[in-house]
Amino acid sequence: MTAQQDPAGRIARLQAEIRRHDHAYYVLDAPTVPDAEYDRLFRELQALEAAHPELASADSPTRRVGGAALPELAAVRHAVPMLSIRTETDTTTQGVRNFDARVRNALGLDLADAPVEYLGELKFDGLAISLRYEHGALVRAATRGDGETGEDVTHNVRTIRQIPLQLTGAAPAVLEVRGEIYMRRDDFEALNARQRAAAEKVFVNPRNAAAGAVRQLDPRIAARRPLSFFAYGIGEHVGFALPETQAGLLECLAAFGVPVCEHRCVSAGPDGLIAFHAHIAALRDTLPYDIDGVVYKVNRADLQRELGFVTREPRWAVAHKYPAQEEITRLLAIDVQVGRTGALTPVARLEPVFVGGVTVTNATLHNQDEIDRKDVRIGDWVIVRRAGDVIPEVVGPVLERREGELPRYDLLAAYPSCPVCGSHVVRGEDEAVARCTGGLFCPAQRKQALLHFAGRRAMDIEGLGDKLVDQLVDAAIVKSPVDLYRLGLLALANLERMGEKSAQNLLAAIDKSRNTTLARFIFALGIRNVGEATARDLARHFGQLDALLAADLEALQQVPDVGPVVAQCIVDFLAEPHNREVIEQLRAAGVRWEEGEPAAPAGHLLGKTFVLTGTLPNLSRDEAKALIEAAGGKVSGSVSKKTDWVVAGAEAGSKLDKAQALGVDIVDEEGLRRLLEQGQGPAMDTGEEQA
Ligand SMILES: NC(=O)c1ccc[n+]([C@@H]2O[C@H](COP(=O)([O-])OP(=O)(O)OC[C@H]3O[C@@H](n4cnc5c(N)ncnc54)[C@H](O)[C@@H]3O)[C@@H](O)[C@H]2O)c1
Ligand SMILES: [Zn+2]
Repeated sequence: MTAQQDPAGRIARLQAEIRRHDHAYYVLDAPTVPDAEYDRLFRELQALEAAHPELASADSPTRRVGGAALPELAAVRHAVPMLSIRTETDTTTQGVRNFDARVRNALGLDLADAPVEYLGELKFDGLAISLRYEHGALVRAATRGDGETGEDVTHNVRTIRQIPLQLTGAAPAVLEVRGEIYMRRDDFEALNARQRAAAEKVFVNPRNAAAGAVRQLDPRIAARRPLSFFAYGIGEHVGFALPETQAGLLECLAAFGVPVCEHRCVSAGPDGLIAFHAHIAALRDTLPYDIDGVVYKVNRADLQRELGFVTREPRWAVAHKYPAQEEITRLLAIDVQVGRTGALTPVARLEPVFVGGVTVTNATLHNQDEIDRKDVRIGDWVIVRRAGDVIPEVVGPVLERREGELPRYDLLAAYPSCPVCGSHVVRGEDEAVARCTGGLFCPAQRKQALLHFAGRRAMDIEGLGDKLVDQLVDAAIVKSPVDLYRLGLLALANLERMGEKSAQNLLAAIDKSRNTTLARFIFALGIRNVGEATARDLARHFGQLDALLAADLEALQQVPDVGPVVAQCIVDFLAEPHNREVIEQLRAAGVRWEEGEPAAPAGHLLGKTFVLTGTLPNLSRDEAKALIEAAGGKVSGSVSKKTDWVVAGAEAGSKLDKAQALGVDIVDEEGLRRLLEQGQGPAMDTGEEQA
């Protein structure tokens, strides 16, 4: 049945749903739908109740402020209630005029009277707080709660540096400062980055992160959450000379040393407010914190008193909102973008949705871990957030709207090969990111690969920098490094800012780079995790490129300093036929070096694997490692059955436990020295073949 056929039923369902959302939002600080969706339900209920006054119950959520208090926090009764603010539903400029008309009407003014003076302020998206100062000292901080009774959160609020524990100047006997605790967007991003790194819960938006922090039981947790504060009003006061206007009140609060936002405007009549709304709209993305609108207030305190309030909101103030920064929409598919370094970033393809002032069709999902953590699945209804200049993001699914069973998303299964170049995609064991392995070949990585290839420490092609690479790639003159060696004057002649002289210089530099070393060549390939030093080790160890090309995981790990992760990266790179092709083409194009003899296997500990753990009495980690490698041994980061010895020092941790569990031999520094000395003749105990 529709709302028209059964308004009572619809009202009951809306009330129940809104109560559920109120609980999630106000009590748990974990809303399950975006504010915009909540506001739609709320407005529908308001309209139905207005049309059917006989059905509007006194306990409807439309008549109440906020939510219940947490029982773990002590209750604080507000001597002056903390109210909500009416939201102007007409978001055109007409809304402002309607407000002005209501105010003038209530004050009994007519056209002949002077315009009413208003103050425009920002509507901060945080959590309302009442700070009680007695003789200048902060004695209590309380949340709004249901408006009459809030929660005592003094222990947490004391940890917020922006909130003074002591007011400056001559303070009144009692002054309750009211305002908003919020979290800056950059602080929020940093907090979430820390949470992600620690594999802990990620917050959906700054408001909920701030509210959750303030309503913590443990002040140490609150202290680690970066919170900020703006004052915008007062509650109870004793011995305080009340300023005549709202603007004067803000100045007075600022003089007490309390943070007050600089963005505000005084306007005679509504016109200035309309301009203020537009001005702040243009500024909104650049503000360091979230706002959901602006607030217009009657400026004169005596007129505010005269106007008073209705149920849950003052008659002298109204909120004029901006487009929501969070909206709900459908996740249609997940595409991937391949970045300059080959990283595959999953991107949500969305049913177009208007959010943060623009229509959004794509939003980032970061990586597979993030998708798992949020449990986002294709077909879900999701919350999309676009705030400030940050790229739109999928905050999470609206689980209560999931229809039936949807399969979990698996990026590697969806993209076994790169959507740009078709090379295979791998994801390292401890890595969040999946990558295309077609480094030399992949168009998405082309510019990066070429720049690296031409770099001073690689092929050292003088003059081939950022801008030129951009030009060459954009004009499709150069696709892979091989194309560099096929360049002629003709191709370069069409490039902007490229005279004949510089073209000749470039060609000469490219030609010169043909004569190189194996180490430079290996480094130039841009294999992930193969830096200059590793390239040198590889060149020294294998001596010849073909030996490197033929090496398997095991053989690669014989190279000093090459562990399983680096070895795997090399194997992945060489397993991609596209990369091998480019290497062959480069050789065919005349890139050459002097091939050497493979380094003779050396040292009596050849093929032996060590793991170091704890602090040794005399040797540093690096020293111990160097000694082991000099004797032909290898040092690995983790203990496995293949480990020959674990060298344990003081405060050895889980590696020692694991060694014991696997029955791996354990030695101390002294034992290590004995092992190292075994190869050196006379001092040995089992030295027969040495003789
Ligand atoms: N997503 C959900 O499930 C859910 C549930 C409940 C409520 N909500 C959201 O909460 C809001 C409604 O709650 P509300 O009753 O607190 O109203 P409100 O947040 O829209 O307005 C009142 C509040 O505005 C704040 N404020 C910010 N700047 C101010 C200023 N300059 N002057 C005065 N006050 C200022 C104060 O904290 C005040 O309590 C809506 O935005 C709604 O979408 C969302
Ligand atoms: Zn690719």
